[in-house]
Amino acid sequence: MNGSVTNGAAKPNGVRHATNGTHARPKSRESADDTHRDAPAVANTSKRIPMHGRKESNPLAPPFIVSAPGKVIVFGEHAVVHGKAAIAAAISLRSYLLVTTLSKSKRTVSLKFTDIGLDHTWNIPDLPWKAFQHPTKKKKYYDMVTSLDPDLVEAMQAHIANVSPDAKPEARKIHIAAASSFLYLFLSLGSELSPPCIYAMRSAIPIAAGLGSSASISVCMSAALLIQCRALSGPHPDQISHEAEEQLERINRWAFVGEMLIHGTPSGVDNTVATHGRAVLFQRKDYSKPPAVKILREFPELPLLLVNTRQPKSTSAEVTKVAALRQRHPTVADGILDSIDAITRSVHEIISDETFDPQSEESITHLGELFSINHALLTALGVSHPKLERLRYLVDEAGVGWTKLTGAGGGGCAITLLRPTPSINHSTSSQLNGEAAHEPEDPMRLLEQKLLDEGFERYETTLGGDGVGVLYPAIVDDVEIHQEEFLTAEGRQGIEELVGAGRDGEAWKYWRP
Ligand SMILES: Nc1ncnc2c1ncn2[C@@H]1O[C@H](COP(=O)(O)OP(=O)(O)OP(=O)(O)O)[C@@H](O)[C@H]1O
Ligand SMILES: C[C@@](O)(CCO)CC(=O)[O-]
Repeated sequence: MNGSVTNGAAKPNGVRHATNGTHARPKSRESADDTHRDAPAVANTSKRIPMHGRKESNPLAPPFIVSAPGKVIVFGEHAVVHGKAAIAAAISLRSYLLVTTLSKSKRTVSLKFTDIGLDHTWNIPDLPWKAFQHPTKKKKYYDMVTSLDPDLVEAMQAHIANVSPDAKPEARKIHIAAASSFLYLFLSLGSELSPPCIYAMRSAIPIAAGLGSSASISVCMSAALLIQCRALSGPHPDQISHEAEEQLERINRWAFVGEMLIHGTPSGVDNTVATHGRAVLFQRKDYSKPPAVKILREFPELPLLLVNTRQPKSTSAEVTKVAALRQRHPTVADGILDSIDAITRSVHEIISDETFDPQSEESITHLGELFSINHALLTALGVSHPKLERLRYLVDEAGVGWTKLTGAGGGGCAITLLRPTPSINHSTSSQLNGEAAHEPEDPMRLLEQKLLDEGFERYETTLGGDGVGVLYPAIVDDVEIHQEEFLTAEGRQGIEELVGAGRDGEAWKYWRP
């Protein structure tokens, strides 16, 4: 197959990770816990040291990691914000949150979100606990919170105001979004007696590219804080289905709250797929009620190409744009949203049919046409971008498949459903250079080169893998994962190798209803 996205449900170990053990690791073994500051420095070595006989962290609260996937919206973005259906699938690019408990003498909570350059510490006793714990405001861990409490958001502001005061405005916006999301969840789920901790975040998901980075980090934060307040059971392999389902729903509800802090009025589809994994058919008609969610466990192995225009965008800005269009032209905009809904429903019907064959030219062409129509409708809503149009043009010209933007648009990523057999487009490549007698070149290879030349970035990923996962304690191959190593691991491969990503059934555990 020439595509770069395959279905993780069919290939559970589809996440790629380095197999050779030669990747050099940082040498620092300094513990985050100041009780260990006096421990003898470990000699200069690039090898990881087994845990046997060494006490590196508090055995009652060992460091642990939670992880959650990003997503692609296959059909229905934007329409889903307005009560229509969407189909989204988990991708194998994931975020990881390492939680390290400090000694009790410290009364601080720190965020080290190095991908975005955020490093901030609050004093736990100084935080606005009174506002969040007030009997009229206090939420239980099992509550369904469907909107932010403006009084609580206001009570946080003094503590958000001192986040990265010297950062450039664009970077500061990103820091404040992530810090607000964490702080609201911390204040809602924690208490003045919460343990002092460092929350270190790393993610392989590009930020603001339409791949659900904010939902993925919100799921990680929600799961970690719920674990810490002992509101979750499992995950364990023999957990009964409805119990596993309940834990996932708990995580999902608070992740939605985190998402609201980052981009205003999310539909909830991103955090739902980041929590549950696989693929979902999602619809939220009434924001005061839970959405209708159908987990699509048998999501077909679609041959997809995932490309980032590298044009940054803001989800909230794109969502606001569509809401404004709908206000100005209600009948026209609603017609477009209804058409997108019809596409999503028709796709769900097609892929649920037993006779659907993702290898068949006819089935893929039918689906592909719906990709193109959905993209055109999104363009009509005003959420495309010249770079997305250029990307679509290059793919059309190569004749390898059908393209649509994915996520909020305004830049970010596009997905192409690849033809089983690409059609040779004779208006391109060697013929244009008068070299028609030669063998036609592989159109996929030519396209890849063009994408590279024009600054687009292509991702290798699988579709439909696991949702939120836990590595408790943060030990892989008998070695505790160190905060310093985690924060400095290089790129996606470095992080995945360090945390043992994809080695399911060994250390990582998932709720699998
Ligand atoms: N690795 C990360 N570390 C810390 N914060 C992050 C990270 N990735 C994303 N974020 C937070 O999420 C925000 C990006 O959210 P946004 O909704 O704009 O993009 P997205 O979720 O990637 O795209 P989409 O919602 O279209 O799928 C950032 O501003 C930042 O606050
Ligand atoms: C644009 C949107 O539909 C998808 C963002 O990934 C917004 C949302 O559903 O929250």
